This record gives sequence, structure tokens and C-alpha cells, in this order.
Amino acid sequence: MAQLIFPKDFLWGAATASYQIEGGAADDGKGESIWDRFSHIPGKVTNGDTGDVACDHYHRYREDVRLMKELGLKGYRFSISWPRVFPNGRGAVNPQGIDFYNRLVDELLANGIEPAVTLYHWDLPQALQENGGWGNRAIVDDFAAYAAYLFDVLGDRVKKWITHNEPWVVAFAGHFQGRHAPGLTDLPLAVQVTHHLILSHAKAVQAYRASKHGDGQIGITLNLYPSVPASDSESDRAAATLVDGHNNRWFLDPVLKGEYPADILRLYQERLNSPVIEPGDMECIAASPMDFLGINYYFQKVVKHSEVHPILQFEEIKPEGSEYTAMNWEITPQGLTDLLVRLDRDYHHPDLYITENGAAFKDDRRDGGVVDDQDRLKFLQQHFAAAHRALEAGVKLKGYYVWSLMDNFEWAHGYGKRFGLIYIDYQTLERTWKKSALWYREVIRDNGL
Ligand SMILES: OC[C@@H]1[C@@H](O)[C@H](O)[C@@H](O)c2nc(CNc3ccccc3)cn21
Repeated sequence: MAQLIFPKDFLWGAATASYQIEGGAADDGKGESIWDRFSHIPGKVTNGDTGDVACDHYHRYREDVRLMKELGLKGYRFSISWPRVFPNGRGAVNPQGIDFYNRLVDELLANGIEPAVTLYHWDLPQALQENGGWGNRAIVDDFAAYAAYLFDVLGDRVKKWITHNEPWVVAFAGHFQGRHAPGLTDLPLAVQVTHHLILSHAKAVQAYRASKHGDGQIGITLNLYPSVPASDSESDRAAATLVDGHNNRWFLDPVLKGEYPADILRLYQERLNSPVIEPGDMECIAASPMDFLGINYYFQKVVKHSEVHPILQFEEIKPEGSEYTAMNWEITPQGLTDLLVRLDRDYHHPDLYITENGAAFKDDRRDGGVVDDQDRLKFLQQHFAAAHRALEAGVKLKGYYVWSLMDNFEWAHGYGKRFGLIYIDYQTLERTWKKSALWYREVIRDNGL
């Protein structure tokens, strides 16, 4: 019998993303994405892995929906490949591309699973990148047009929409650190990209409100982290405040308050001359309230002052004595409670969903025909309990999507990092249950643990 009971209708789900699971990278008229291009550049992805085949979900989606049904999922979060629908990013639609998503949505609904669609999860059409991508303000209208088309075609059945997945990663991993597509290393550009992403989010929200199927919910997904100073020194506390601003408040404030945080805006504009904000931009952002905020939580950050960068004067540390996942991410379930309670304290926020939480482990043990991933089961147990503590503190948490439904292409790490509830053999593409999935099925059945 479950000890921790969740609210009635709590939405238990799992999440994936198009480039990470679909494969069919050039099938049926799909256009090239920046991740198709990036993953094929030698040295960018571990082992030279690419998303050419991935989990072959593009061809095996019926089997995968059957597995979701067996799992008892209430919801499934997935993303749409923009270049599968618009091969050149704008203009002609690829009928086979939109047909795939129509079939996927129908299959989910036929199995009683609520679809939640992420419009953008990092796989920009390469043709748009050649026009400057997220660094060119024209992308804002391209994204709004892409979103409006999907609202029109799928909006009668899809009632949960996420505009962007993790604009921080799109901007800084892709345009400053260079470890994600398009592999640029230009900090002022990265900050300008954040503004174009947030503005495009607002335009998409407005397009949704104006659409004939605009009676559902729309939001954004942010990767958020509690930012803890490594010591009580003034310099470390200032570094933690800077990380909270750079990672969290730079995105939370515009989408929830309609303005950028003054401390970070001043830092960026004085030191980087970025972002350029045009007249009317902030009014547009402020006039686009969301129905929910999606939160991707994986770990908290412990931060010390550092001169390693002239502007971003912080460095993350790895505390001794902690447990870590296969990604070398510290396991900090209390950080999830702290994050949710902080959001509740500092923001007038709409409904909250955990749109991603999960962990990579080696998954190299079997127990009969099942992968014996006790470490992932324990991780989820701890984080579900942390979410329950936030609920007990009065936080309006409405659902939880585990990352991920299945092992998949883990960006620059390739296929060597496994996050799935379901194990993928990449030689045979066979799907195998993990113990964490069988345990999750009971949590969903009992609505608690
Ligand atoms: O790394 C696991 C997942 C990834 O597969 C998802 O596509 C992405 O949405 C995602 N975001 C995070 C958290 N943010 C993060 C991004 C890059 C490096 C480190 C953390 C983890 N994950």
C-alpha cells in the first residue's frame, strides 16, 4: 500500500525528444537538422554516434505506444522535428512528415495516453541555420509560423503544448560553449539567442490564443537548478546569485513577470552589449502569459567564485562524499523540493509540471529478462518523495514526466549514456524492460509510493 499519495489526476508520464529517438533522419522527405549536421562532424559526438537511426521510433512508434500503455502512462511528452514537417524550415510542408505526427497522436489517444508536444527540442532545420538560425531575429516569425501550423493541424487533439525545451541549453551550450549544435562560441550571440527564443515563445503563445484550437494549455520548459554557495564567503554567495540569475531568473522573469532581471540585464548590456531588445519586444513578452511552467530538474549546483571567465565569474564544484550518476551529476533530491518551494515563494506562477527528471546509470546487470537498474529505481523513489514534500508545502505540482521513456541519443555523449525506463539494444533495436519501469508502473497504478 502506498505511503505517499499524490493528488487525484496527478499526471504521471514519460518524455522523449525527436532527434534522440526517431531515426529516419532523411526518410520520407525530412529535411536536415543542425543536429544531423553537427553529429556528422568528426569529434563532436562520442564514438562518432549520430541520430541517423537512434531508436528507429519513426518506424516503431506503434510498438513504443504499446509499451507506454503497458507501463500505464497517463501522459507522454515528445517533440516534433521541425525539419520533418518543414524541410526548409518555412514554405512547403512535407506531407509524410506531418502524417507521422498525426498517426502518433492518434495512436496515443487510442491508448488513453495524453500527448504533450514540445515544439522545439534543439533540432533546428539546417536551412534556417544557414540564414543565421536563432541568432537572426527573422527566426522569431519562422517559429511562430511553424507553431501556428501545428496548432492548426494537431490542436484539435493535442491540448498540452511546450514552446521550447531549455532555452538556456539552446543558447549557451549551442552558441557559447560549442558542445551542442550549431557549435558556436560567441557569448554576446548566445545572449541575443536567449532573447530571440523568449520572444519566439511569446509569439507562439499569442498564435495559440488566436488559433481555432487554442482551448488547451501552453507553456515553456526550463532547466532550473538551485544554486548553492560552496562556502559562506561573500564571493561564493555572489557567485551563487550570479548563477541563479544566469541559469534561472534570466528565463523565469521574462516568461512569468514580463521583464529581464535587472542585475543580469545590466551585466550583459554593459559587458556584452547584448541583447538588442527592440521597441515592443518586452510588451509582447509581458502580454503572453502561460498556462503552465515545465521544469526539467536533474541536480542542484554548488558554486564558488572563479576568475576563469571575465564575466561569468563562477565555477561549479563536485562535493565530496555525494553519490553521482553516470553523467557525473550529483544526486540531490532535496534540491527538487527546494526549487519548487522557491518558485512558489518568489513567483506568481501557473500550474507546474516536472517535464523531465531522471538519471543515467550503467544498466549492465540483468535479472532474468529484465535490466536490474536498482540505482535508477532508487533515484526516482527519492525524487518522487521530494516532489511529494513540495506538494505537502502547498506547491501546485500537476504532473511528472520521467526522462526518459527509453534509452536514446544523449547528444554529445551519444548512446553510451542510458536514461531510459526501457533498455534499447542498438544492434537489434530490441526494447527490454528495466526494473525501474516495472516499479513505476506500480506507482502510477497506486498514484503514490
Ligand atoms: O541529459 C539528459 C536530458 C537530455 O537527454 C534532454 O534532451 C534534455 O532536455 C536535458 N536537459 C537536461 C538538464 N540540462 C542539461 C543540459 C545539458 C547539460 C547538462 C544539463 C538533461 N537532459
